[in-house]
Amino acid sequence: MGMLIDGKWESDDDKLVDDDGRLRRPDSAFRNWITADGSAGPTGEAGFRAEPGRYHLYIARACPWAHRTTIFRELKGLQDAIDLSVTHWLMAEDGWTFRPGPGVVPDPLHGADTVWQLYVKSDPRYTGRVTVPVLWDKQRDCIVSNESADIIRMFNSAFDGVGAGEGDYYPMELRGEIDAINDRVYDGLNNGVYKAGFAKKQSAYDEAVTDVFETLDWLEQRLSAHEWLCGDTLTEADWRLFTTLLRFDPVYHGHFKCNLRRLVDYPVLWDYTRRLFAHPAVAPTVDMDHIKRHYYQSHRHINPTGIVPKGPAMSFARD
Ligand SMILES: N[C@@H](CCC(=O)N[C@@H](CS)C(=O)NCC(=O)O)C(=O)O
Repeated sequence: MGMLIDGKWESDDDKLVDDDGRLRRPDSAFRNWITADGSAGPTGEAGFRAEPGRYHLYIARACPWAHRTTIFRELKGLQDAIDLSVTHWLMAEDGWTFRPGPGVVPDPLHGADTVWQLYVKSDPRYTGRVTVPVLWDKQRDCIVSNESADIIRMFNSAFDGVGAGEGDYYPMELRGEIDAINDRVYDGLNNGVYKAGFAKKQSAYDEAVTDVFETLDWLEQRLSAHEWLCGDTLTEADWRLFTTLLRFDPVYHGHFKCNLRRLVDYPVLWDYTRRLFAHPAVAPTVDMDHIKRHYYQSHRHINPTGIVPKGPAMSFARD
């Protein structure tokens, strides 16, 4: 891993873990919003009107946060309106790159070799982490946003007047409930598995892994009464949960030591995951090879040999 300091790339060790051994995930730096009329969104500047062909999305197939954005691009039929580049699965001393490999889609706009070059192009003095996803504005030649939670909300509604498909995954009447579920799922599970996996002290790991399984137990309970997290309506909250559940047994159970139970040991959650997996928006976005190789080969501090396990033998397809 590495980071940019005043526009210069520094391959450092992991600086995200505090003295108490706990992972601290920094806030995303680019928080502008694409809106239907180009007015400012909840954060950042105005001037990013929804126009087909104007924006480009950079993602890694391995990354659960980037994965949400590709699911929303499919859900809303934005594949032709917003082009996609896909990084190499390996995140090593240059961070995310576009080096050739199966499933890699290079940067057609600048021919960038690395994602950090995109950050410097947008902000030559940038200091901070270089993360995916990145949503790029071709017109202003800058990053609109590098926060997946915001990007999925833009995709959900900003392009509705210019050709996006049906569907509202953040309906007005459910927003309070969705936000509350997201908060709990983010802290206990989406980020919880990372807190467990990247902990450098036993106490930090113990705390995180306990939260992970308390959150899964709570979800199992909640979903036994309803089809989706908010009852009969499939929402953003389900999609944000899905990308973590998909990675749970193949990666988080082994690599991040979240091994009290497996996803398949939760009958309700397992069935729910497979129902979401069967949604037509999902198949084009999943690359399990990128997912497994990324985690096991990139995080050498927790898997020094870089060996990628063969298992688990499991199928998300419903019989
Ligand atoms: N809050 C961001 C987090 C994105 C994120 O942390 N992405 C990871 C990949 S899974 C990354 O690019 N990490 C690189 C780094 O921290 O150096 C979002 O949801 O968009």
